[in-house]
Formats: sequence, structure tokens, C-alpha cells
Amino acid sequence: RFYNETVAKAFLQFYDQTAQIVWSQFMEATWNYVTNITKKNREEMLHKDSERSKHMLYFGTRARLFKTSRFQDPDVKRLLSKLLNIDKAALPQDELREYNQLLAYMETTYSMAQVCLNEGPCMPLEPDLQEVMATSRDQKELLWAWQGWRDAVGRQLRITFERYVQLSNKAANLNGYKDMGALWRSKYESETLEDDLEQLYQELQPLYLNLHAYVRRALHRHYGPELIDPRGPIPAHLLGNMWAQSWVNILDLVLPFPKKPPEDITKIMKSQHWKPSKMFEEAEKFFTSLGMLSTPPSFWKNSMMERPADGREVECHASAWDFYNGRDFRIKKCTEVTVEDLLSIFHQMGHIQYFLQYRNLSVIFRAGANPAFEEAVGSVITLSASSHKYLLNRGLLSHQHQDSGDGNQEDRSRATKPEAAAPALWASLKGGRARSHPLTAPPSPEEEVNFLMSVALEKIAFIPFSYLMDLFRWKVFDGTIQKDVYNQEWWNLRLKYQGLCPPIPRTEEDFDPGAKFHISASVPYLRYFLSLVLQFQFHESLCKASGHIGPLHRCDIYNSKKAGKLLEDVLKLGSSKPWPEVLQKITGQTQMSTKALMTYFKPLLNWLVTENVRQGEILGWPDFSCTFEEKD
Ligand SMILES: O=C(CCC(O)(O)[C@H](Cc1ccccc1)NC(=O)c1ccccc1)N[C@@H](Cc1ccccc1)C(=O)O
Ligand SMILES: [Zn+2]
Repeated sequence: RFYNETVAKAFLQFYDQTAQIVWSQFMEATWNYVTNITKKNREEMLHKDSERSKHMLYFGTRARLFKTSRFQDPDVKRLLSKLLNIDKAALPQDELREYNQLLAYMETTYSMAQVCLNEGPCMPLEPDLQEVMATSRDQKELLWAWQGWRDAVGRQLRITFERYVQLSNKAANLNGYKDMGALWRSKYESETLEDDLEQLYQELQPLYLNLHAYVRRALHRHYGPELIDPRGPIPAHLLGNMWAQSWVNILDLVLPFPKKPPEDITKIMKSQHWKPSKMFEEAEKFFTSLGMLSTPPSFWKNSMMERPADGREVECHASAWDFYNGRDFRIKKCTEVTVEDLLSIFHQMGHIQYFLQYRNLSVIFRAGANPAFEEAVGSVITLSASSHKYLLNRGLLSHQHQDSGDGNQEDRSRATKPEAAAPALWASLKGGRARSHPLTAPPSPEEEVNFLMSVALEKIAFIPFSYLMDLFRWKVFDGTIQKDVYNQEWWNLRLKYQGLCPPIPRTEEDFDPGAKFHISASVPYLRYFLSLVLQFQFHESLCKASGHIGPLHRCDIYNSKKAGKLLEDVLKLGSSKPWPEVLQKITGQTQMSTKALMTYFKPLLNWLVTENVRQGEILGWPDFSCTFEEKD
């Protein structure tokens, strides 16, 4: 055993130098595969992955030899402790190869799946099936896409997933964890994690129950009583999204005040011939307006911003890439010119900003304070951008000159001073010159409720979905859910937390959870649930730093250098400090809290409660059985 801290530092130095090479080669090979799915590229990726695993095994086993209890430098202790978990690299060579092959099979099946019309074209998920789920109001068409996707993906993955669970748990055991769920949860460095999560969920449930009751009534109005039971669960194919995780696309069906509809930004974008590259430029402008880092030229050269037109098979699910060489960062996204994709690009740019901020840290610390921090960065900017979007909807622009981001708007949140709304994004929407507008009044209460409803359909609808995704997988990993009941247990959770029913009867031939990217790609999901809470806490703190006064939902930190500095100082830390310490730097608190989220939606909750009482709505779904349409 080694006791010498100097030796440990040299060991870590050596790790860093070699890791940058091994990791960037692995990332390059993986990038080549997901942007051009071929057998050859898969073999090359699997080869580089096994190189990376050998590297992790070499350093992970040796890191164990250091007795760090008497070490002085906290960084050295934290770095060594992070090397101990080597994940799947702990598996014996042959099982590791099998594991990597089944991971590639699941992710590739998802990425290449299509649903074919009887005679005629086959539709991939992005953009075609997503488009149907978002825009169709014909429940038969929605059912066709919903069922077709699950037949094409979920059913194909069922057997592989069972083997994936076994090998995952074996890898977790070899790293000293009771199952893979325990290994995933360990990333949050908290003994009380599961209780804390349940507490957060309970605090947010009233918001969700009121939204669910209100939306159910609206769908009852549109689809009629034969489809919607006003005291029952909602059929899962009617919510405007393939997984019913976000309900933004049925805003038109549920808009509280239809006489004051928000402007259709997608329409404006299309009418102005926006291109994907412009959408990325706008997102980057938001970060640089905060005084944060811009992307290097290689980002624009190497990213994949659209589905390739040359017939290549690609993985379309959006992702941001750090090549761990301090200079190569990319986004892969099959961008469509829609406002949903514009906000998704803000999310991806948030990942890129984190990479840029922590690029000089040891490779081991080049990660978020915890996985939820990584997800929250882009989403907190999206909150301003959507609020920003809100300002766009209202055409709140009177400025004579196009904002050059000059100081005189320093730290005064434009949102409360309509006269100084963000010219940049609006001007680009209005093509160049920001036209001067007469000062427009602040939004009417009706428009305010409409706006909050549009944000709630994304954020509040997402609460139970993002919570149950890993509740399901933790139970699968710990054996509570056995493989012969995977699908019925999935739908039990979907009923219990989301108040949803499958539109048609499901069997154990189906594997509906596999129809969601993160389950086929073995990407944990708890990060998104916690990001929901964190992004509002961050938003509140950044808004305060920007000098914003007034309601939180009207805050928009665009151009605030103070907000940018506060955020930057946190991102620079990467995962070098325990996340409560990092949280305290930005919010002053060491605990996650739903207070900011509740504050943001308070006006909407008041309106929903009044509306639901007026309609005599039942909160929840006491008629819990899923009824199915008689075959007509
Ligand atoms: O999956 C995403 C966005 C993709 C991502 O940026 O989170 C991506 C997911 C991913 C893809 C491949 C491998 C691993 C993870 N994450 C990243 O690109 C990423 C994450 C951490 C560090 C660096 C990059 N969003 C989730 C949840 C969500 C988030 C925000 C708004 C709406 C919905 C979803 O669509 O269900
Ligand atoms: Zn993300």
C-alpha cells in the first residue's frame, strides 16, 4: 500500500495525460459511429471502448492501493476516490464485450426504427412520428404512431434488456454496489437521496394534480366522453408527445384564454427562413450576452446540426460532446426549424458551456457537480429564453438601436422594463433592424396565465414522468420488478404517478419503457427530475443577481453580466467539490428546494384551483381502471 501523497500526485498526473488520449480516441470513435451507423464504425467504437476500459481498470485497481486517510490535499483524495468506480470496466473481458454489444444493439435499434404505412413511406421518430404525435388531433392516427413505435422498438428490445439488467448488476457488484441502481444513485453523494426525492415529489404533486384535472377536462371537451373519463386516467397517446412527458404541443386545446393566443414563434421562424445554424447562433448569443464563453471554430466545423441528407443512418437523439482534449466540443442534433428545437438547442448549449468552463480541470473533474447540474444549466437559460420568447410573443420591443450588448443595459432585467426587451433575438426574428414599437403595456392577466400554462405544459407535466423513469429501473435492478412483469409494472407506475393509461391493452410481449431513448441507451433519468427543481432555484438566484424586480416568471437574464459571472464561477468547479457546496455558491442554500418552482407557478396554481373548483373537477383518478374503446 502507498502512503505517499507525492506519489499519489504523480500517479494522478500520469492518469490525466494518458486519459486525455484514451478518452478523446474513444469519443471520436463513438462520434463516428452515431453519426454514421455502420458495422465497421461499430467495431472501431467497441475496440476503443475496450481500450478505455483497460485504462480504467489499470488506474482503478491501483488507485485502491493509496491510503488517503492521512493525505492533506482534499483534491487528491477526491480525485482518487472518483477513480475507484470503474463501472462496466470491472466486468471480465468476454462479458464486457457482450455488454457493449448489447448496449450498441439497443441504442441502434432505437435510432434506426421506423414505422411504415401499409403502402408507402416509412417514418422515423424524428421528425415524422414526433410531428404526428405533436400535431394530429385524430386519435386513430395518434394510436397508429404510438403503437407502431412501441412495436418497432420496445418489443425488439425486451430480451436484450433482460440480459442488460443481469450484466449491469454484475458490474455494479464488482464495483462494490448492491445493484446498478445503487451505483447510479451514488453519483449524488447523499445517504438520504430517496427520501429527499419523495419529499420533493410530494411538494410538487398538487401542481401536477391540478394541471392533470384541467387538461383532462379540455381533452374531454375535444375527444368526448367515449375516450376521456373525467374521473379517470388520461389515454397516453393524446398528450402531444410520444411518451406524454411534455404536453406543450396541445397548448391550443387547453389554452385558458383562447382570445389571447401567444404568437406562433415556429411560424415566424419558418416565415423568416431560419436555418439550424442560425438557431445555434442565437443560443450562443444568449451565453455571450451574459459574458460567458463562446464556442471555438471547431464546434461549428465538427458539429452535426441536421440529419445528414446523404442517406447515412444516424442517432438523432440530441447530445453534446466533450472530447476531453480541451479544444474539441460538438453537438449532434437532427434540427428542425421549430421553437421546441430552438429551446432544445439552448439546453444542448448549456452542456457545451459547462465543458468550456471546466476544460482546464483534471479529466476526472470534467463533469457537473452532479448529473442534475449538467442538465440544469441549459434549462435555466431556456427559462429566460422562453420568458424571452414570451417577450417576443408580446412584441415587446421599442428600442431604437439594435442592442450591441453594450453596458448601459447592464444588469437591468429587461423583462420588467418592456422598453428594453432583448432586441437580439427579436430583431433576428423581425429580420435585421429592431423596429421601434410604441411602449406596449405589460401583459394582461389573461396573457400571463396563457404564458404560464405553456411553460407548465412542459415543466409540470414532466415532474411525474422524470421521477418514475428511474423508480422503474431501480426496481428492475434491485429485483423488486421481475422480468415477467416489466410491462405491467411500468404501466402501474405510469398510472400511479402520471395518471395515464395505455390507449390499448398491453401484454408482456410488449416492452413499452424500451420505447424511450434513455432506457434503450442506458442513460439515467433522475438527473432531469432534479434538474427541474434546480433550474428554478438557479433561475431565482440569477434573476436576483441580474437586478430583476417583479414576478419570477417575467425575469429574463439576457445581457446580465452579473448573472453570468455567478453562473460561470459555479461551472468552473466541475465536479471538484461536493454539489451542496456548489449549490450554496449560486443560491446561498445547501439543499434543493421546490420553493422557487412553486413561486414561479403560483399565479397559475391559483388560476387552476379556481377553475377546477368552478368545474367541480376531481383531483386524481379515482376511476383507476383503464377502459378500452370497443373495436368499432
Ligand atoms: O434527453 C434529453 C436531451 C439530451 C441530453 O442533452 O440530455 C443528452 C442525453 C444523452 C444522450 C446520449 C448519451 C448520454 C446522454 N445529454 C448530453 O448530451 C450530455 C449529458 C451530460 C454531459 C454531457 C452531455 N432530454 C430529456 C429530458 C428533457 C430535458 C429538457 C427538456 C425536455 C426534456 C428527454 O428528451 O427526455
Ligand atoms: Zn441534457
